[in-house]
Amino acid sequence: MSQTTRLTDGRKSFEVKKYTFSTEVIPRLSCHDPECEERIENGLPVVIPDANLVASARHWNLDYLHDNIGDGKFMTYFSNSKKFKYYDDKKCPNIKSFKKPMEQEELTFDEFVKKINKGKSKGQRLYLQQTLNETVGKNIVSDFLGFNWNWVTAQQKKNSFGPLTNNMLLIGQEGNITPVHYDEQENFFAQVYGYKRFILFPPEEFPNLYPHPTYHPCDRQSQVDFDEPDFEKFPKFRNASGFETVVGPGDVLYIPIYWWHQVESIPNEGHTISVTFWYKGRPTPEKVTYPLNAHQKVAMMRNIEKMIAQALNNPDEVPEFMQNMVLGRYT
Ligand SMILES: C[C@@H](CC(=O)O)C(=O)C(=O)O
Ligand SMILES: [Zn+2]
Repeated sequence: MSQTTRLTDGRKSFEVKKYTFSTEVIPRLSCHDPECEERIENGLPVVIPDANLVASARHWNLDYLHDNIGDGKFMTYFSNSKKFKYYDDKKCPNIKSFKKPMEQEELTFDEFVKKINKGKSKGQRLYLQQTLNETVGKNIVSDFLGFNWNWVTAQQKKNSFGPLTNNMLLIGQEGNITPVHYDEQENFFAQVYGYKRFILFPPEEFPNLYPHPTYHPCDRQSQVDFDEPDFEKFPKFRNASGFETVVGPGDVLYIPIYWWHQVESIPNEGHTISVTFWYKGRPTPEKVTYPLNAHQKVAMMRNIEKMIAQALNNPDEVPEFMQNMVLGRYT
């Protein structure tokens, strides 16, 4: 087995795979600690063990969800490896050679549980990722209403986050990995059951993580495979340096907008249940202050790429256009 390192969630310690980059530990601070508030205000990640955000779901496990979640459909991803690299179906036509890294299918919860057991035999992994909606049973509705909305809504207001867009239920098998990517939303990530390793990188690390182009199905996802990094193709990945932690039941991790994250359901620690609280970002400031910060520059790069792709009206022309514009001219 490759080299390992030890990580803790503040209660248990875990042996996890050691990657090529260095990391610092993400601070774990009480929601009553002014420094915790400061970190959220300054767009810095923090683990909050006592927000009780999803305390009303502390009894959730597969059996309870199976008996109470109702007969709605749940988007489920299937992968023949441990990786579940997200892709946007709508962008697949832009890259003719694109091979989907995983399959997806909408299942009832009963079908999901049955397939998990069957999948084990076929070496296939499953990852349920579904926005909680009105199809859930009344007990789940009551648990949902029991979330600590006072705390999380107070955070939304005092940090001028935009509207809540989505509470996604995530149920993963032990060892499942969501490869490193960034989202364009603020996220209070609530861990309900089991243990997840989070590796985070600030937006400043964009040059070291080589995201796919914006018109690619894997927009926002890094091209670098942490297990076998291609340092020829992605030389700056050698400079990558991040933060990491393990979240356990009851923990909330604040993942600031544009921060890269890789998420791993810790091997041999059973399945994981999580709920996300995604919020639109802060409104663009009336008066732009300089120098621009890293995430403003990422937003700029995204807008420029989108504009060029739209103007050329042919994804195949974008690489040469961008290379002609930059290579040998901006050194
Ligand atoms: C889906 C989740 C990753 C995971 O929990 O596997 C994530 O990327 C996020 O909450 O932004
Ligand atoms: Zn994400």
